[in-house]
Formats: sequence, structure tokens, C-alpha cells
Amino acid sequence: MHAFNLQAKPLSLADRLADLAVDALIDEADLSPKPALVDRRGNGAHTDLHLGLMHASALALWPAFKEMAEAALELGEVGVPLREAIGRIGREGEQSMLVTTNGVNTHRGAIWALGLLVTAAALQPKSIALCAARLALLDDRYAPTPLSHGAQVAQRYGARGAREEAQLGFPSVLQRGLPQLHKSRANGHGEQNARLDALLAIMTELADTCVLYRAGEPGLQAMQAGAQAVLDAGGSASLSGRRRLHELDQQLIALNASPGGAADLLAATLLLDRIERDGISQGAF
Ligand SMILES: CC(C)(COP(=O)(O)OP(=O)(O)OC[C@H]1O[C@@H](n2cnc3c(N)ncnc32)[C@H](O)[C@@H]1O)[C@@H](O)C(=O)NCCC(=O)NCCS
Ligand SMILES: Nc1ncnc2c1ncn2[C@@H]1O[C@H](COP(=O)(O)OP(=O)(O)OP(=O)(O)O)[C@@H](O)[C@H]1O
Repeated sequence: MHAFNLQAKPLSLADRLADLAVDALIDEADLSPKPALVDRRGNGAHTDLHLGLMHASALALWPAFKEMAEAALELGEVGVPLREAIGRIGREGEQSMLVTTNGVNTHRGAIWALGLLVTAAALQPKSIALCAARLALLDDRYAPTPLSHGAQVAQRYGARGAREEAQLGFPSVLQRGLPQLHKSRANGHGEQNARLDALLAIMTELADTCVLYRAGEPGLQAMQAGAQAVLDAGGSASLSGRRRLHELDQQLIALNASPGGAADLLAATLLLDRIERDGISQGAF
């Protein structure tokens, strides 16, 4: 008989989902060259963010993602108790993020999107996006209503941003990010180019409230048209696509138009892709 049991304890479903969510955030941050966003090359249009901070923030969110999945398994159904539980855990996660980053918003939108998806994956692995939408449609009595950048943009332009994207079942992920990821992979473009193409596909139509807040409608128009131009030129794997991507990067940096919402939705795309590959979900999203 051995004094120590050297066999690793199998990971729980909540552990695995939290791992996948953090992996997706780190892959999103590392992916380069992303237009005007933080990546391996630099800080894009940001003065207060850098790659090390994005990594530290992603790791700090692991316990929140695990707790959300556990809440789903414990409560067992979509309803106000689960919505309010993940709202509380999400706000606590946001506090851990702010402590880690010394007050900088690195992943606010990502906690929302990936938090809902992790919760839904624990509950209904065969219809994750739909389940996440049902959760997002429920009211959380305890949610504060600060005049966030998103709320200001909603007043000025009518764009409902992160909340609406989730309530509609993440159309940017299901109808643009994931199909483009699969298409570019199938065309043999290589994993990094396929991920860049997925980000660009999301950017072509998203009403990104980060961009609207920072650069108004001209900024949003530049983001959407520029992303489409890269894809039309052959995508990230082609020489002319790369040239267009470089131009888009320069243009968005000049406009201060960092597409943070699109970046979150790329992380959500990578998460659903990982869940599918990991075998947690055997069905449709
Ligand atoms: C819904 C959230 C994102 C607040 O949205 P709001 O637009 O008011 O805030 P804010 O401008 O600060 O952040 C929005 C973030 O969403 C991302 N985003 C921007 N545009 C979009 C878009 N069109 N689609 C998706 N995400 C977007 C960006 O990263 C942006 O920074 C969320 O933080 C929230 O309500 N938190 C309350 C706590 C809660 O219930 N948490 C639940 C965790 S599952
Ligand atoms: N690689 C990335 N680079 C920059 N932002 C990202 C990246 N990945 C995700 N984001 C998202 O972008 C948001 C940060 O964008 P931004 O800094 O414009 O938000 P803000 O705090 O509302 O604005 P500001 O910095 O102008 O005060 C975060 O909520 C985060 O989820």
C-alpha cells in the first residue's frame, strides 16, 4: 500500500468549464494582430491595458466561472434564483478583476458573456446559447443600474450592446464567429488566421458599444466596413487581406475605436468551440 495516492483526482464539470473559459480568454488576448485591441504586439488603442494584465485578469476569473457552473448544477433550472445567483457571482468576479488590475476594466463584458455561457453549459449542454438567452432575459433584483458606458451609448444611439446580444442568443457568435472559424479552418488557413477571421466576421455587423462610446457612429462604420474589406480581400491568411488588416488596425487606433465587445464575442466563440471539441456538448448550440 502506498503512503500517498498519486492518482490525480478527476476534474469536475465545473472545474473543466472554468478551465475552458479562462483558456478562451487567454487565447483571445494572445491572438495577434487584432485591430486596435490588446494583443502580443501591444496595447492597441488602450492606454490602461496590456497583455500581462489581461492574463492576470483571466486567471483571477477562474473561481467565478467555476462558482457559476456549480450554481447551475445545484439549482438545476433556468429561473430567477439562478439568474440572481450568477448576477451576484458575476459582480464578485468583477471585484476580483478590479483588485487584480488595480481598478482597470479588463473583462467586464467577458464576465457577462462567458459567465452566462458557462452557466448554460452546465445546465443544458445541448442548447447552450438558447439557455444563456433565457437566463439573460430574466431580471436580477439586485443588479445595480449605473450609468455605464453601455447605458450612455444606449441613450445616445439606441444600441443595447452586451445585454441584447445575450438575450438574442448570441447571434454574433452562432451566425458569424463560429461559421467563419469553421470555414477558415476548412480552407486550411491555419488556426490563428481562422480565429482572426472569426473576429473580423463578428466585427462586420456588431453594434459594439465600446466603439460607439469611444468613436461614435463614424468609428462603428469604419470598424464594420474595414472588417468586411479584410474578409473580401481573402481574409487574414492572404497577403492582400493582411494589408487590409494592417490598414484597419491603423485606422481604428487613430479613431481610438477599440472593438472590446467583438473581442468578448470572439472569446465566447472560442469557448463554444472548445466545449464542442471537449465533448461536454454533443448537440447543437
Ligand atoms: C450586461 C453588462 C455587460 C453591463 O452592460 P453595459 O452595456 O451596461 O456595461 P458596460 O458598458 O460597462 O460594458 C459592456 C461591455 O460589453 C461588451 N460589449 C460591448 N458591445 C457589445 C455587444 N454589442 N455585444 C456584446 N458585448 C458587447 C464590451 O466588453 C463592453 O465593455 C454586465 O456587466 C452586467 O449587467 N453586469 C451586472 C452583473 C451581472 O448580472 N452579472 C451577471 C454575470 S453572468
Ligand atoms: N484584447 C482586448 N483588448 C481590449 N479590450 C478587450 C479585449 N478583450 C476583451 N476586451 C473587452 O473590452 C472591454 C474594455 O474596453 P474599454 O476599455 O473600451 O471599456 P471601458 O472601460 O468601458 O472604456 P474606457 O477604457 O474608455 O474607460 C472589457 O469589458 C473587455 O471585456
